[in-house]
Amino acid sequence: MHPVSLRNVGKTYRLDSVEVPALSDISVDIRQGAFTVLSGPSGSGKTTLLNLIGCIDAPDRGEIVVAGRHVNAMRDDELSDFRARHIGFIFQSFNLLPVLSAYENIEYPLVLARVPAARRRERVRELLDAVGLSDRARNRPGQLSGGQRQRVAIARALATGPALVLADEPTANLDSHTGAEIIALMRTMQRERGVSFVFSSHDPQLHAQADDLILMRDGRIVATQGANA
Ligand SMILES: Nc1ncnc2c1ncn2[C@@H]1O[C@H](COP(=O)(O)OP(=O)(O)OP(=O)(O)O)[C@@H](O)[C@H]1O
Repeated sequence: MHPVSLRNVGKTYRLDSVEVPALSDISVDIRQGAFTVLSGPSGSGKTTLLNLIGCIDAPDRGEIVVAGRHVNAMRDDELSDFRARHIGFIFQSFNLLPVLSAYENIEYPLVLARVPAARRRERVRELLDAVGLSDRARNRPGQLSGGQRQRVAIARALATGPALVLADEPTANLDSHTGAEIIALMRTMQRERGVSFVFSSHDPQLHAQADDLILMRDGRIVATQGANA
């Protein structure tokens, strides 16, 4: 089973009376356990596509299946529950809660998922260790470097053990050396945990690492490389 399948998906934003077509007739399958990169010029629809796959936004047309579930048919409360259990998110601006420590940021999705305290402690320690930040557990995001913040974001995205992690330009705010370290870390997590990653990115370093590359232009998929080809 593919972790994500889209069939004839379309999305148009409406601003007052102006219609902005963002995605047209998108049909694609994301491979299980792969590193899939969405590439394309600014405005080509990458973020919109990630938001639809992540059930943050709904399509106007077409069908989206994530982890075997038809997400179009789900109610809002079902969707947020589904999202919390099955999908991890990593954003370019990290989106960590500034008043919480690294430890607490990683723990947060586990609290929302009502994981018992002892299990949370074990899980957060394991993840801090996996991303190399055991000695920074008490630091708040403002007391961490950009690369360290992105490591916290990766650990947080993996906290509930999702099958799918979505990342919007995860290396955009990092220098190339730190970006390469973050890509290597995500690669390790993907291999060790069998997680499927879908990224949007302009970063050639990330493109070079992709198992599957999906090239977008004007809201359409214009080419695929890798197993999707
Ligand atoms: N909330 C919104 N309301 C109206 N139009 C939007 C909205 N979000 C995106 N758009 C428009 O939809 C199109 C696709 O935007 P999207 O952000 O998905 O592109 P992108 O490929 O992620 O771009 P970038 O690489 O610059 O982040 C663009 O024309 C954009 O202006």
